[in-house]
Amino acid sequence: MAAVFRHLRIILCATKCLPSRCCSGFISRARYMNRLKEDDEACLAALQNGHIFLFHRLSPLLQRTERGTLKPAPLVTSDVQSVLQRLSSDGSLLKRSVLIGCSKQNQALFCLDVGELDQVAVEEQCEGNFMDLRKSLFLLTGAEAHLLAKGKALLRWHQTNRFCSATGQPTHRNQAGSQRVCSSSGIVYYPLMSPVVIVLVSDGKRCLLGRQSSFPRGMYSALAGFCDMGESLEEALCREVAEEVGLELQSISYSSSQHWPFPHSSLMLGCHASVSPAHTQLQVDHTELEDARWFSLEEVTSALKVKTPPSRGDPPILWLPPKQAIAHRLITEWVQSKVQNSEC
Ligand SMILES: NC(=O)c1ccc[n+]([C@@H]2O[C@H](COP(=O)([O-])OP(=O)(O)OC[C@H]3O[C@@H](n4cnc5c(N)ncnc54)[C@H](O)[C@@H]3O)[C@@H](O)[C@H]2O)c1
Ligand SMILES: [Mg+2]
Repeated sequence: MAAVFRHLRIILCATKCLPSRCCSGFISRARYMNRLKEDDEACLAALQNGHIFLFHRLSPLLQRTERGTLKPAPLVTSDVQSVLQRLSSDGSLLKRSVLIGCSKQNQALFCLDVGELDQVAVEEQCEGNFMDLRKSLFLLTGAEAHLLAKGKALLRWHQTNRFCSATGQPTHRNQAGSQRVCSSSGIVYYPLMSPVVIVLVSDGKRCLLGRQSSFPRGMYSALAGFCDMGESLEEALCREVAEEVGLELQSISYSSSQHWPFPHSSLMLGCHASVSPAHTQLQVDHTELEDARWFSLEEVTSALKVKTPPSRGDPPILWLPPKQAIAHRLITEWVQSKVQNSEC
């Protein structure tokens, strides 16, 4: 592996793309969130005056907007309390809410899974519908999509970590839901994410996109893969590209990262990479990818303009991942860099 890296140029430019923050509010919100994770009483008090995003068996409660998009229905805690009372649920359910954020108005934001209640009854009470996040994510705006993805990931983590893997005894959560502790051994468990690399490979003129057989019709995306234990970001990138398409990377530049809740919880680490124009012959591993191809700037530019996915019977067209996916960002960045270079 060391020999591979001797020739690999790595550019880290992580300071770009920082999320926008409004002056001092960001620091006070970050510190407030941290306090709520450490202080159960403060968190319970924040819950009483907070907003709650409801989920039913990990599907979020959403409302349709007039423009045909979706928005989550964040309810104030007193409204959720009334709904729970009307549906004869005991008050302890509310305390299972999990802290997911803090609004610009300093209100704590929580999520709560009401999967043990009747789904239709809750939907009627709350004037929304519980929808599969994978299908609805792309009709939500960035900030809301991020909160729901985080909520789903944390709720699933609590559902699957109710017992200590060392002792088999029950674990108990803190009020914020940021950790669980084994009642017998005291082992503390924190929510886990799997690091995943995702890379847009270019040969200078074209970019490389691949598809798995499970992808929607026509969709091609950047190459991605889970990091192995002990691997660095750049080692994982080189291995994944070598495994999936049989190419050796020449240079890597970091772009940005994204939390991704599917199928479990991943931290997607997004990079651009180049290969030598003299070595672009693909050897696709068909156990991993159904297909991988080089696409021209023109093909990718027109695909970015396609607004609706191709239906059955339509002529085959290239369909790219939606805006909420980091793959979309990598593809857009590549197109912008090509356009800028051609203007210079
Ligand atoms: N947000 C985006 O833009 C975007 C785009 C592409 C892929 N992704 C995500 O990236 C992830 C990884 O991509 P991939 O499927 O090509 O990975 P991959 O190429 O590593 O292949 C998946 C296989 O890796 C193995 N694996 C190793 N460690 C694993 C772990 N911790 N969890 C699950 N499986 C593990 C499993 O055998 C699995 O079948 C997927 O979950 C996918 O949803 C996100
Ligand atoms: Mg892969």
